[in-house]
Amino acid sequence: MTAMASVSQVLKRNFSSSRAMAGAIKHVTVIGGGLMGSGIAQVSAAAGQKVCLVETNDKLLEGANSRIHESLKRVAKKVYKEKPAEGDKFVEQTMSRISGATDASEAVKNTDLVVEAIVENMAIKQKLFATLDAVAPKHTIFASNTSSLSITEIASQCQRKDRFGGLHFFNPVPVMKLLEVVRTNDTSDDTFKKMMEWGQEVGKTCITCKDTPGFVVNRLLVPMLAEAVRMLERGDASPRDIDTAMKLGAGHPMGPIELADYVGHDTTKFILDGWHEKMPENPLFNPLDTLNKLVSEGKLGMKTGEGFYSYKKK
Ligand SMILES: CC(=O)CC(=O)SCCNC(=O)CCNC(=O)[C@H](O)C(C)(C)COP(=O)(O)OP(=O)(O)OC[C@H]1O[C@@H](n2cnc3c(N)ncnc32)[C@H](O)[C@@H]1OP(=O)(O)O
Ligand SMILES: NC(=O)C1=CN([C@@H]2O[C@H](COP(=O)(O)OP(=O)(O)OC[C@H]3O[C@@H](n4cnc5c(N)ncnc54)[C@H](O)[C@@H]3O)[C@@H](O)[C@H]2O)C=CC1
Repeated sequence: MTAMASVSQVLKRNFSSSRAMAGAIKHVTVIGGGLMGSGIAQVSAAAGQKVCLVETNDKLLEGANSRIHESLKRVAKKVYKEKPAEGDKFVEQTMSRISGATDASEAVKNTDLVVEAIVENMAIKQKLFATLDAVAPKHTIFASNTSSLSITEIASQCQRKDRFGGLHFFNPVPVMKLLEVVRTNDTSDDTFKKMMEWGQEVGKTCITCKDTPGFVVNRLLVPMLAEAVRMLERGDASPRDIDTAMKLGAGHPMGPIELADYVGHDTTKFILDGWHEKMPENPLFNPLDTLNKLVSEGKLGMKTGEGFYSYKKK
């Protein structure tokens, strides 16, 4: 099966039929409309959920909306290839299920699930959830999309520790099939069941894991990305050759240098720095000079138009 065929298949499976919404969660609030939050809002709305997307200002909300719109058009082009009018309808109906807000406390007052996808910073996430805990309905489940932080710590300032878990999506959200459903020691059986049901409803294959650093995928993936950058720093091979090697020699859809650009160097730096601080004895998490330099220069990867490679239109 080609990479292209599998992308088409997953888009078809996730978006072509309007699946019945049997689960308890019908309204979701997504906080943060960046790379991940806009994707999470998109797949939720495409599955029939009512979605409120929260950003810090109207301009960022507009940006998130147009990213979702563009992505939905790509999905429609693939899934409704033979029926463009149905594709247009799918885009329009999905967009109509998404509303925007800049006040998170107001937005969560009538929601079943909050999925947080803001900056990878413990103190900021804790503060956000503590604020929302005081105003959200009792039944509302809180979840973080964190890449690397402890869900238990993020939840530590909330009362609803039994209604708190991790919902870790992968980039690009509309295409990647996996959702890691993270259960802490405090997550109740009922909350866990509802998170698993919701994940399946939004079209993902769910795996479950404990609340350990990087869960399953990132604990394996991030050290590999860091090793690829160290290889580059030693001058062992060029970025292109490292990427070609892993694509053709290990069957990865993207090489590690391309993938680091795709994930964003700010995110990878937050992950590595956080793990290094907690586990300084593990050399896999040592800081990377090259990454620090790219971040200080604002070259965060594909999202800013430049990282290891340039993505600027010539
Ligand atoms: C850091 C963390 O916490 C966790 C993480 O996310 S780690 C990162 C995980 N992600 C990965 O590892 C991604 C690895 N890369 C891939 O799987 C693939 O390269 C890819 C799916 C991203 C792109 O697939 P590709 O075949 O190489 O390239 P491309 O031709 O651009 O895309 C193929 C199709 O995918 C779909 N697609 C890709 N991105 C899309 C998006 N954002 N929205 C909608 N559709 C999209 C489209 O159907 C596209 O076809 P069109 O360009 O004709 O619209
Ligand atoms: N980039 C990736 O590949 C992946 C990232 N993640 C995780 O998802 C989270 C978000 O990452 P990205 O989407 O990449 O970041 P991003 O930088 O693209 O988006 C974050 C967005 O959150 C907004 N924001 C910040 N504080 C906010 C607040 N208090 N209220 C509302 N919005 C706020 C910002 O304006 C920004 O648009 C992080 O925890 C990250 O670790 C998880 C999986 C993959």
